[in-house]
Amino acid sequence: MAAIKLAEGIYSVGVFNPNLRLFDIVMPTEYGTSYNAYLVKGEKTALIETVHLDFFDQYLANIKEVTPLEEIDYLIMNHNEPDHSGSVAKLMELIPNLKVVASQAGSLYLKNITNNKSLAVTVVKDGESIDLGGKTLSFINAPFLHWPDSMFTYVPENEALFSCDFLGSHYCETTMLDTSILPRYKAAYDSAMLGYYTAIFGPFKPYVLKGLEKLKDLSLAFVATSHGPVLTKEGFLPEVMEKYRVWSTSAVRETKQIPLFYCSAYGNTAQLAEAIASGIRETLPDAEVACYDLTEQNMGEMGALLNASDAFLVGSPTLNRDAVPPVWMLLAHIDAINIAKRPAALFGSYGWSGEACKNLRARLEGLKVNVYAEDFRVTFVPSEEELANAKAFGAAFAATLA
Ligand SMILES: Cc1cc2nc3c(=O)[nH]c(=O)nc-3n(C[C@H](O)[C@H](O)[C@H](O)COP(=O)(O)O)c2cc1C
Repeated sequence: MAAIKLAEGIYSVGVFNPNLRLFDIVMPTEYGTSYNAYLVKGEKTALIETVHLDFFDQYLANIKEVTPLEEIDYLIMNHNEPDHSGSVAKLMELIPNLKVVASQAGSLYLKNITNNKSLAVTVVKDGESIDLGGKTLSFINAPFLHWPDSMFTYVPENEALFSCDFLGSHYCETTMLDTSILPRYKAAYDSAMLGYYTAIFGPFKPYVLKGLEKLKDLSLAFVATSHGPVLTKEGFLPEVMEKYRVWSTSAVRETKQIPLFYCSAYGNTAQLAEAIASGIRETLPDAEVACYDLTEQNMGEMGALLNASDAFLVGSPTLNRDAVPPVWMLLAHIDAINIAKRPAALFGSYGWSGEACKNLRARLEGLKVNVYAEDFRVTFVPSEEELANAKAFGAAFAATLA
């Protein structure tokens, strides 16, 4: 890859990784990715972000196509996740006088990322700017988009916004321009962009809306993100911003959603689930109450249902002194950032020691979920009386939600 001129005095100097199939251990990247970095040249020169350390040599070669290293004055770090900050220490060995610029939180993270406690970082606040001579770098705080340190950098002379991960995508487009994406690849881009939004910004919806609000009055010719193609005014930019707005605005729901998730080897916990559900339905007839056997379901979809619920219940038999793996897998999908105070209840059948509910409770309480005081447990096969009690348990739990 080579450097790409995006506008007068603005160059892309990042690198492509088209073969990446899994990002940060957890995110599938069907269309690869790019680690974007940019160079802004006025009388002085600023680099915007570095790249993943594995790609340092290519990054350096790209920069040198545009400018000699010794002419770079600033390194702007909009966000310090390792895929953007991984090469800071190495770059500073080559440019010792480089002025590193970050938010207050970013300045602290950078010291630990570079393991250089005396690293001098120029801290910029919301609304402050740096004059490069012919180009201005204006800084906009954008906390939790998607780390506490995040900020945007705006260059008014080009109406260019450097938004770091905001509006980005894991989609390797080697021209760096959204306008080069052929119509037949648009669906692929859309799915990559949605996947990226869901994984990175889904937990931070109120902050997404605040971020969009801050951009509302800016003239934007293009937004240079840190992954995927640059979004242009005539390309996908208006559409992607609108999608972020829609996806981040909570739908007003008429009915409560109360899913019950369970596993059951011999049908005992399953019977409890149905009985508890009938008790909930009796108390809250308008609520959407459905039982999901986790062994038959897509775990990602189950996690999404749980995260969108008004309250939820989890049932597991005890096998070998614990809840069973699919139930733990469900809890691994919890949106830990937004789940606090959500009402939940636990149930399950067991044979002799019955640890499942206790262990699940520990996990949920650790996430600050509001777990109903009692668990509903039976030994082995539930009797008619126990099923009636399960129904009453459901009704009592539902009464706390009314
Ligand atoms: C492999 C296996 C291990 C078990 N281990 C425990 C255990 O450690 N403690 C316990 O209380 N019950 C244990 N049980 C008993 C089950 O919890 C009990 O059969 C329960 O009713 C199963 O509920 P289900 O039909 O919903 O799966 C075990 C059962 C199996 C099959």
